[in-house]
Amino acid sequence: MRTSIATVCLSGTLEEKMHAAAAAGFDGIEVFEQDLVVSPSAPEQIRDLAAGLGLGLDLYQPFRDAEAVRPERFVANLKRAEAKFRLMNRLGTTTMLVCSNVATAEIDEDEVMAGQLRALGDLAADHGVRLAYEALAWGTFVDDFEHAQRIVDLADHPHVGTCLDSFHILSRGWDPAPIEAIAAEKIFFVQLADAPLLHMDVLSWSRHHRVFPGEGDFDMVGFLSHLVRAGYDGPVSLEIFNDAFRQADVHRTAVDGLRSLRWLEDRTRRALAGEPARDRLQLQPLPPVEEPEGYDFVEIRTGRLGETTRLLHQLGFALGGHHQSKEHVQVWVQGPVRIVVNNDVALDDPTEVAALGFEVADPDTALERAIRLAARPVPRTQEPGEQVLRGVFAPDGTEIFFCRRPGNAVPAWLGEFGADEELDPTSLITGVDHINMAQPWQHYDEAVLFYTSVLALAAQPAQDVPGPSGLVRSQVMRSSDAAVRLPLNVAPAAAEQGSFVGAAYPEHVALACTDVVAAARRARRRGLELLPVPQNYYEDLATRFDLDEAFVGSLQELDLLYDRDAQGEFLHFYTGTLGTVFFEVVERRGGYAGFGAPNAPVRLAAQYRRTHAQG
Ligand SMILES: O=C(O)c1ccc(O)c(O)c1
Ligand SMILES: [Mg+2]
Repeated sequence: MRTSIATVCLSGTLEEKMHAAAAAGFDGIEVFEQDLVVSPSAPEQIRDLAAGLGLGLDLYQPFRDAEAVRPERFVANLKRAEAKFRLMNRLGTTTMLVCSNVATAEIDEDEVMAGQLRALGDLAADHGVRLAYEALAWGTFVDDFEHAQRIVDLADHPHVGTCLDSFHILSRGWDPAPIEAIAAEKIFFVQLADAPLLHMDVLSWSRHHRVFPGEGDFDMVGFLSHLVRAGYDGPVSLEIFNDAFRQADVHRTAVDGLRSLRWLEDRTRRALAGEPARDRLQLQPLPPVEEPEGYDFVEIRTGRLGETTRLLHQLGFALGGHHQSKEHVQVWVQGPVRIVVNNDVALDDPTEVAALGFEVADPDTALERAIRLAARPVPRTQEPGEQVLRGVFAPDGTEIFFCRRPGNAVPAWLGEFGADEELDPTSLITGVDHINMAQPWQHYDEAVLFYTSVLALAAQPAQDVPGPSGLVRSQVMRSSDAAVRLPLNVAPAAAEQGSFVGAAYPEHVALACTDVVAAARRARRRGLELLPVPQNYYEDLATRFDLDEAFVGSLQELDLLYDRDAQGEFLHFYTGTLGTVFFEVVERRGGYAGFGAPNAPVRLAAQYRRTHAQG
């Protein structure tokens, strides 16, 4: 598949965008006129730079408001177009995007529009240029791709074809299946954009909220499948207008974009397996990935060893041992949960979740796939005889390791700590329920795609949680059997209220148990101060769920929070925060599948009070 990316997706200068696109591995770019206009480089220099980088200039865009106009205006449009064609000749670009008229359309007649496109096509042909007509979702008379196609068919000109943009089609809810009926040679260009489902006007949605395939809610696999079935074999280009991407590091965004296309190619290829082959795009496969079956370990890196291990003890963990060759590393164990504590940092370095080990069927293949998806491998050293751990960096820098599932035994690496070889089946804590990871706002979408593509987790619908420092966007990534749940949070960026958010937003490890009351009592006995929950919460809870007084009293006594849905109940408590990490202990009753979202604002408010002197 020929991969391309519109320069509008990326931050920086046109030259920086081109370098980043080439370095990420794209075959070509769409040159956005605005990027060229503001560049001091002459079109010939851009052409040479592209050639030197091995980058095709696949499209020049946009040409606006060409058709459905009165004759006198059309004369001016032809003149305007001719100047662009000359410019494109200097650039060496042969396809120009013409988007449906949004500003000057006055004649709502397909014949007129087709005639004007035909005349434009004649002029384009004189300059060796082809026109790709695109229906903008908010076009005055042409806002759907089938209508655009009828006009292109009426124009019946070899230099006039269609540009299909997934956003304009899927945002309006048009059925994309008729794409299959379009003659492949009439599809001149394809643009892909995903987006979260939002209820807003389509223009603002398009200009601010597009994301790379796999980062939103559209069925991109279905969309690309239609193109394959149509026999399309041209460039597949990313065209993402996104406020965060415009501010993010250009290289990261380019890599994120290419990852989205590699993932989409692989997924589409799999979706089409079994259909009669007509894959002129030549979709490339990735090494397969199975969903993770669970957490092998969580690594906490901390300069505050004493406080961290005290907290672990209060939660019921016991020291499993010290690593035989890594002097500053120890492991704490409770039943099937293993927490590696890495003290190889300075005292005032932040305490953080540094690494997560996921149990996968085939760690070698998982690593190979992650590297093909442009993830950066974690460099690691081990002594002879020690286990080799395979891992890559997640977008936020967390190390993600692929670990072999040990079955019912303990993993082999525990031997390096001299830890017991048998699981304790009687432990109160029965597993990792979920791990909540904070994401820098500008890399949030990248994180969603990373966990989707590298670990085969699926994104659940996003939610906003109100907190004293702002709204926290939260989206759960999970495996289909929920053995792995990974809520991603994007924290408010600024810290106008003081030091609460600041550089870091707390992440947490939630532990599953079958008796949260016993776990809370044990923690208290061992000196843990649970995150305090206000009286007002319990009064509200009692009326919200019609709970009896004695039950609410028992929750309040232990600072337990409660939630309920049609499937079951959820009881949980939080510890205080160490650096950027705190713990939660949860008990799920019945089939409750949520995370106590209604209680998250209570937690955020309590944490905020704790870190603010006035209380
Ligand atoms: O928002 C726009 O104007 C615009 C321009 C060109 C495109 O290809 C597009 O999809 C949208
Ligand atoms: Mg477009």
